[in-house]
Amino acid sequence: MSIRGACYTFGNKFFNEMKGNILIVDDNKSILSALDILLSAQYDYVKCLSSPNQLISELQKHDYQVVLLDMNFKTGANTGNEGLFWLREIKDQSPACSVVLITAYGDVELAVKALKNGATDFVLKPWKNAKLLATIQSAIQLSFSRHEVNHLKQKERELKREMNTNEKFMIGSSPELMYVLKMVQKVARTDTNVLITGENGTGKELVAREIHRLSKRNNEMMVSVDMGAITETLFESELFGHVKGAFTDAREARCGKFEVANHGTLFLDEIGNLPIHLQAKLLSVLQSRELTRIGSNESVSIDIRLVCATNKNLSQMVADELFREDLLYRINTIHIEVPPLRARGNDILVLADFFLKKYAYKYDKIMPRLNRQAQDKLLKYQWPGNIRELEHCIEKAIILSDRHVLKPDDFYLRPLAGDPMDSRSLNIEVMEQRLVAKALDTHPGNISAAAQELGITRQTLYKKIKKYGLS
Ligand SMILES: Nc1ncnc2c1ncn2[C@@H]1O[C@H](COP(=O)(O)OP(=O)(O)OP(=O)(O)O)[C@@H](O)[C@H]1O
Repeated sequence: MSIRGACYTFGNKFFNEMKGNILIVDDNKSILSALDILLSAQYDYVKCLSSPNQLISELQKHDYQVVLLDMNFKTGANTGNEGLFWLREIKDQSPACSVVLITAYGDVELAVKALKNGATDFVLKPWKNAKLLATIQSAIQLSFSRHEVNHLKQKERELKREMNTNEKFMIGSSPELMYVLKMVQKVARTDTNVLITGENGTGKELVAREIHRLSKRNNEMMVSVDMGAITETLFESELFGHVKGAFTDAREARCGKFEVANHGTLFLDEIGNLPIHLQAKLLSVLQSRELTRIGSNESVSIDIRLVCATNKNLSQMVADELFREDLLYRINTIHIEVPPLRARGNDILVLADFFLKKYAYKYDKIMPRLNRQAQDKLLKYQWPGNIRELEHCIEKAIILSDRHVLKPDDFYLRPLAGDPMDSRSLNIEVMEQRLVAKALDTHPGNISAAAQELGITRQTLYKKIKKYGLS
């Protein structure tokens, strides 16, 4: 008889095709041959052993879904201790294998003891064939399910390891970035909630990933949810999950992002885009650390580290009654501001170099270098789309240019509306007013950073704000 399952992998097609392999261990030869005839017709592979001595070596040779095990082997023995001993050995060797005991009438107490020790079921001698086949069928299904669960758990572990090792690292060495990374190192080991702010494309998500990577939760997942992309109707089911039949389309039960992130990190991106009436629902879960799936009345405890990000000024949104103050306090125990690329000085060239290497490799080209004028062009540009824009700009240059030295005309940088440097006015006061307004826009609510960028003191900046009626 051929054994189809000797090298199968459980999980999908082949496992679905399998009927199962059965090992029968009994010292009674007539029982063995009766079972062999009955079961060989139904299953892929049936092996009979008249003594348990080769049991473990047999399990090492083949995958069995079920072992049918007699409880007593020595003549006159009826304690079942031998059966219990071999049951433990089987569970040690093949934890997913189901053990069905063959017991004599009146051994019910022994059978119960065996069930407590990991047996799946028992059949009483003499058995009825239909009942025996039904018992074996359920035991096979249970064994397949255990294999499936083990396979999925292994896969999950691999995926988590893969995700955490394939992290992108933050490139740059400017004091501005170093300050951010120092903050990250300090907060990562704690479980405190972190709010990351900064313009689009500055690397907020990368900062969140770094916090997760350095945290003690790094064996688990960081789950990202784009709060700007989640529709209002799906908000609760996406975040908190639902039970089967909770609403028309809920054909299966589904766990929400909070549960998927359990014991790991939940990253709520674009938190400033969450409509105010949904903020209360989020706050309630964050406060109680418990959630209830839609359609269920059981609450589930959650243990997550929360990191949020936004490019909006949440304090201003609170003042405008667009964001709940209590939610803001809940999420911003630590606030990390990621500086825009234009404020990171030479990091522009370090990042440009990194992306030149990356895309030259990707498009199979020799890595070009930048001439002095091209470097100046990149350094002077304002980068409103920050690192994401720089990356796209370099990728485009690599694709379109065949030069070994890239010049300014290899980089198309969009003229910025309202850029003071593009102004046709040569009036110094008009220019100054625009520069001050731009610095205040770039660093909302941060007078020190705005003053530093303008190269003036805070006091001088306050005077200019007053003079030009800016706020
Ligand atoms: N310091 C860095 N080093 C290397 N790559 C970076 C760095 N910062 C950002 N990037 C890259 O720039 C892109 C944008 O980064 P990210 O998505 O983290 O920004 P973000 O601030 O979250 O953007 P958004 O506000 O649009 O969600 C990503 O491809 C990221 O890998």
